[in-house]
Amino acid sequence: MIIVKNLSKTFTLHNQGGAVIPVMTGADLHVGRGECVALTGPSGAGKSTLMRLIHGNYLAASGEIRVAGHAVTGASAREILALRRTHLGYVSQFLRVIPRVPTSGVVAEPLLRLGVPRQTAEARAAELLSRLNIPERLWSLSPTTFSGGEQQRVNIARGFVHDYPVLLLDEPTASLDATNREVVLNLIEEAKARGAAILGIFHDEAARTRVCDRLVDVTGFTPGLRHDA
Ligand SMILES: Nc1ncnc2c1ncn2[C@@H]1O[C@H](COP(=O)(O)OP(=O)(O)OP(=O)(O)O)[C@@H](O)[C@H]1O
Repeated sequence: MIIVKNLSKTFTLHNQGGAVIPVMTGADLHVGRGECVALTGPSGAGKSTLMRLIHGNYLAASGEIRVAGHAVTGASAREILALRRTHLGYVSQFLRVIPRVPTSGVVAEPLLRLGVPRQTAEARAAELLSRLNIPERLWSLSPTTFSGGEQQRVNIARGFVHDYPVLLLDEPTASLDATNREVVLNLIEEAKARGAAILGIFHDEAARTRVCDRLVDVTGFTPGLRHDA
């Protein structure tokens, strides 16, 4: 479901004389249906960069990325957006929303964009918001003023509202209490059981051990840190 082959990434620092910084080389990765893989490695090794490459935010210097049979490398912006609508979910650490859209609308939006009837989309959003213990009195408010943990739970509800075949999770349990952490781990296990391929960054080691089938250390793809470099 996620295939990464011989991927390289460089950053060009335009404000520093156009210096070209290689940050990833020869990255290979495969995540199959129903599998959860964790990216590991020290800070700065390239975990977020690899996630952003797969999400189509960053352009690769060379190599190939395929998600659910669709090419990400070489895809147009329109193709990337279509892939994100239907196949590729992403739960980032921070919620980014349009001001004044109520929480229920923020969570239901991925389904509405797919043409799911409003009533069905809102019912599914309500189910997730309840599971994630967001009090009903907050559903009609914009999440912009919510606490960090509340915003993260809204983000998780939004990321799980559609049954994406592929999910990218960036520290999904980072600012959660034990009860909500358990809900998120259950959501991940349910997504795996329906066949989703999941790639994540989990600094929460116990969470990682429980839901992840394999670890991939990105140090193996970091120029200068590779064993063969
Ligand atoms: N937009 C950018 N421009 C230039 N360099 C960048 C950019 N984004 C990341 N880098 C560099 O790429 C390398 C990998 O960064 P990345 O954020 O992927 O690491 P990480 O493993 O996710 O770290 P952490 O665990 O601290 O989040 C770092 O050396 C970083 O400085």
